[in-house]
Amino acid sequence: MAVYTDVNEGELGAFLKAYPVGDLLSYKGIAEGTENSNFLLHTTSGSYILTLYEKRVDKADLPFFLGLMGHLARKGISCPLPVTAHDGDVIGTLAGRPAVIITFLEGLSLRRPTSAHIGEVGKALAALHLAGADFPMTRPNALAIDGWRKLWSAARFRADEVEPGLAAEVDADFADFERNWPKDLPEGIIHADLFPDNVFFLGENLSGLIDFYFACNDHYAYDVATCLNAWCFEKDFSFNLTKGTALLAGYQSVRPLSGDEKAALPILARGSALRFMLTRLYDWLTVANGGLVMKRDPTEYIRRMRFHRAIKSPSEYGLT
Ligand SMILES: Nc1ncnc2c1ncn2[C@@H]1O[C@H](COP(=O)(O)OP(=O)(O)O)[C@@H](O)[C@H]1O
Ligand SMILES: N[C@@H](CCOP(=O)(O)O)C(=O)O
Repeated sequence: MAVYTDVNEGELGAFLKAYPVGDLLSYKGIAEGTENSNFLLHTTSGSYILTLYEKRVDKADLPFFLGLMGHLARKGISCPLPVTAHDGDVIGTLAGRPAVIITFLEGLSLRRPTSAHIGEVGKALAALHLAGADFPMTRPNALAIDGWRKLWSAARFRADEVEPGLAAEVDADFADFERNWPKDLPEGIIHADLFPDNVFFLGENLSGLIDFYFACNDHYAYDVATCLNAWCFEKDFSFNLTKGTALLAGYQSVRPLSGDEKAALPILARGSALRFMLTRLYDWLTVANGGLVMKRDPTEYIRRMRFHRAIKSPSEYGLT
């Protein structure tokens, strides 16, 4: 459930007067999502999404996230455009929270994407990387190795409750990553959370990308590795080579990967699997049920970490 802060009609109607969106006709909370409270608004000028930022988004990062969406939208990426208020501000305050209105994107996120859909995701990810290259702001990845270490320090002592032997397994991974994590790969703006719930389709066509609240500067190939994890594994945790091939071919049709990026895919995919395992594990162990964050199963990402550890060659992901 992703409406953590409620908003009443009177305060919303008054808030909207500051924006060029017309008058409120109706609104409702959106159940999907993890971090923030989202509402679908219908006004006399169309549909919008209202987001109230909850505790886990740092207000200081909002100009980066919102500026990036605007930049990408202006460069032809189908993503929400933040609406500027009459006074020139994008970020307002509603119900005691930082609040923003963004344009509504048509489309549905897919539960069972096909290889054809995943090929489109690869193309869109590469287009995002190219379009972000001249975005003037930067944001370091808060969930790179140092961030993982913080999460692990908080969760390690209870990790074996979730999976016996997990503490030793992850300790060994950290030792490996600290020695071997790639340093000199091409980097720029990455989405960093391009999971199926953040990509919309209309039929076979990709209609939009949402949720830029983990976007940051990091290796482009790390974003590709995250998509391999998020899109190319089946429910039984087997890797679907056809889907991997489609994702990588789609990506490379827009931005070819260098030899170094290809060679780094196994360690990047293992690191990305650890990153999502750790945020899930941290929430699993520390957030009360019914609390402010929707919990997701960390063991799904332990399976992926093990898969990547056994990879002998990046061709096993479907690189052609
Ligand atoms: N611009 C948009 N257009 C249409 N629906 C959106 C848009 N932004 C968000 N949504 C809806 O709100 C849900 C939650 O948004 P998301 O940004 O993923 O939230 P969170 O950051 O809390 O995870 C999405 O799954 C989608 O249903
Ligand atoms: N994609 C992450 C969780 C972040 O959720 P989102 O709703 O913000 O995309 C995961 O699967 O762990």
